[in-house]
Amino acid sequence: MVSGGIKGRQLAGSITTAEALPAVVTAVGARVPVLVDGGIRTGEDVLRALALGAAAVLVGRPVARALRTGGAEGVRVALDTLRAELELAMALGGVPDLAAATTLDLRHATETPRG
Ligand SMILES: Cc1cc2nc3c(=O)[nH]c(=O)nc-3n(C[C@H](O)[C@H](O)[C@H](O)COP(=O)(O)O)c2cc1C
Repeated sequence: MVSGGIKGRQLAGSITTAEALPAVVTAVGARVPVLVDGGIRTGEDVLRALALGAAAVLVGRPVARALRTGGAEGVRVALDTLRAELELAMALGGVPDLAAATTLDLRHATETPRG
């Protein structure tokens, strides 16, 4: 039987990917591109990960949920929404392109749970 606080491979209360990311980026430097996998829910989450030094992000459950509820069209809408949110976050942050994301200091924000 699965108890309340356990979801998949991670315990509730573990640090978030955004919290873990800076130390990982510092440890590997430029030798390894760091991909963030877990907890990306909004375009702002994407920008935050890039600002903290990630090379890219991966998205799991939001895409799976969109597929379940809306099929292929649902996935398209979900990805379009993520892109629109990212573009809005870039505009709000004054970031002209993704390469400039590391100029942002978003360390103190928390990930935004959605769905
Ligand atoms: C239903 C489900 C099954 C998964 N199965 C595996 C698995 O077998 N092995 C694995 O390494 N990760 C597995 N994952 C984790 C995903 O590959 C991915 O790391 C995770 O969903 C990303 O986090 P996010 O869902 O918050 O975007 C699974 C995730 C879900 C939602």
